[in-house]
Amino acid sequence: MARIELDGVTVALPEPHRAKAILGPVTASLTEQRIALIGPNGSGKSTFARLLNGLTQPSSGSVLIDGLNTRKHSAAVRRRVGFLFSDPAAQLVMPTAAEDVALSLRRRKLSKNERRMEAHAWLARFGLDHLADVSVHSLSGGQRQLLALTAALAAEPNVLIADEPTTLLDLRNTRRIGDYLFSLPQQLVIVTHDLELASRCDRALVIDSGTIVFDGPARAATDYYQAVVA
Ligand SMILES: Nc1ncnc2c1ncn2[C@@H]1O[C@H](COP(=O)(O)OP(=O)(O)OP(=O)(O)O)[C@@H](O)[C@H]1O
Repeated sequence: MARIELDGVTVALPEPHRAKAILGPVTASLTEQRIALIGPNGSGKSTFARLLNGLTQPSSGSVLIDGLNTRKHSAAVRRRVGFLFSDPAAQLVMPTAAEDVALSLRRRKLSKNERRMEAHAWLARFGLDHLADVSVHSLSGGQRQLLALTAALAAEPNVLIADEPTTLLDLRNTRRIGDYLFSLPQQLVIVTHDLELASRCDRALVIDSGTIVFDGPARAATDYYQAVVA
């Protein structure tokens, strides 16, 4: 597993409200395989998640992934830490499904044909191979979410950060994505309002008003959230 370390991290609002912190100060060491971030709307969960691959930079303090500072080693951190957005539109930038997955394979030394075959193999794992040449815009919300996950995993990150990955999915795909995420060998940090999903993790952090108000075994954390915070 990777070692994710946040030390005295704060995230301030942009100017002109800089004095107000959205998050922190947060100090935590995340080494378990599956960690959930739960808490009310606007509490800072996405901000926390985005810190972990350098999408958001701390205003003070530091975030280290296996000793690599997200500010100083941003490229190396992004290779290690994949990010799955709640809104797949933020992630899917190529015209077709196959091209989007192929984009994730760009760091591998593959011929054009090999890349295409590999992209199709990834799509097939998620039952999306029949949509390989379909425009991303004509996919359903759920199909786009599945495609975004496929593309994120095709880059073979050591850690996957998933920000509300099941919001657009129906019951069957929620179970499917959940089962798939929990079968991954990678470390997983998942932001979710789905307490069933959260309770399957090894550890959960309850975030409220920008601070960690509970940190412990997932079931205890979901109980705390329901009894004290919600
Ligand atoms: N660029 C920004 N400018 C102003 N406020 C911001 C900015 N980014 C985040 N915030 C505020 O910071 C707070 C935390 O936002 P964040 O998205 O991290 O919460 P969240 O816990 O993920 O919420 P949700 O569950 O609703 O997705 C919110 O009040 C949000 O409005």
